[in-house]
Amino acid sequence: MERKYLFIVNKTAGSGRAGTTWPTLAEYLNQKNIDYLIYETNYPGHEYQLIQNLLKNNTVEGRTIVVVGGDGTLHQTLNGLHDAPQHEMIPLGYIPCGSGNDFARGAKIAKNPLKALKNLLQAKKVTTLDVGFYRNTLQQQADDGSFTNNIGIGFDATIVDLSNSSRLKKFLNKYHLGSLVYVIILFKAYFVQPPFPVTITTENETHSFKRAFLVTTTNHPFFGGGVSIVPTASMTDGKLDLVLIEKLPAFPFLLLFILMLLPPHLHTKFSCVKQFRAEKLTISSPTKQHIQADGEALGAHPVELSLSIEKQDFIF
Ligand SMILES: Nc1ncnc2c1ncn2[C@@H]1O[C@H](COP(=O)(O)OP(=O)(O)OP(=O)(O)O)[C@@H](O)[C@H]1O
Repeated sequence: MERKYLFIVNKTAGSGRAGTTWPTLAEYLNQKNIDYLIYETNYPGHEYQLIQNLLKNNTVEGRTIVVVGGDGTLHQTLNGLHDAPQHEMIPLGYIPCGSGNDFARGAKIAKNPLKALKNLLQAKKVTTLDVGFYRNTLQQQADDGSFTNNIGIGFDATIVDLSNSSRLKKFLNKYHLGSLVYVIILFKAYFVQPPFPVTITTENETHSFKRAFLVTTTNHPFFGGGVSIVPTASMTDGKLDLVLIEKLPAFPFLLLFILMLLPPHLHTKFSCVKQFRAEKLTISSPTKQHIQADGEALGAHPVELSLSIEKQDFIF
């Protein structure tokens, strides 16, 4: 039986790349007489609401949901799916059109959107992968959700916060130059983010650190648009990988960052970089910290994050 599809398209993803790519994908779908519906997102977080409504009125029934956008679009869609009572492991497809595309790297989905679509249409089986689950219990109203890539407090979350509020980014986005501003934000975040105390607990151990700077838990090797933060992380091992980097002076931090970017990724050998691999983790800090998940801002507050693994079916 021919598969049917429901496309969630964020045309603004990748500084508009998804919008310019969609007509090519639609043309291919029409050529191949594929049965599909398309829903475009109109504002940040719209994917979440869309999915919830489409599930409620049974529009999704019998269709594979395919996300066209970046990691944030996938994140919002996955969370819309998970927060609906009847999600029942509906498989997700993903066509990478964002600026970072870390999930596509981690899951080895073709970078070229048309190639990724062709592979998806030909896929014979679903692939079950780990996704992370977080619960922040320190907030008045406990906040929870899923992440495909990573969840972080400290430096990376400050970068997300600064880039969301950056007027320069919004201006450059109009000219498809949004990613240029990331370099400026990276430098700014280094000076804005102070060191903070944090306690990490796994099934077997508890460790406290006084001067954490970046605390990121990842589901696969990549974060921040291709930075191989934990080269050995896997989306099928049922485990999460936490990396903690302590605050360093600017020059050593820059060197460490360069090591992170370049193979063989020797940053993990330094004593200021701590690693934990576990099925369950908690991260607590009494200080107010920005939190990011898959590049989406989750606000700023004291942290008591419980992390675990769930499974999600994908088609690609
Ligand atoms: N029409 C829209 N206008 C503005 N934002 C939108 C729209 N539709 C979806 N979004 C939001 O865009 C955000 C970023 O999407 P995504 O991460 O997929 O793209 P990206 O290009 O990787 O993003 P970024 O430029 O932030 O790296 C998500 O939070 C999503 O909810």
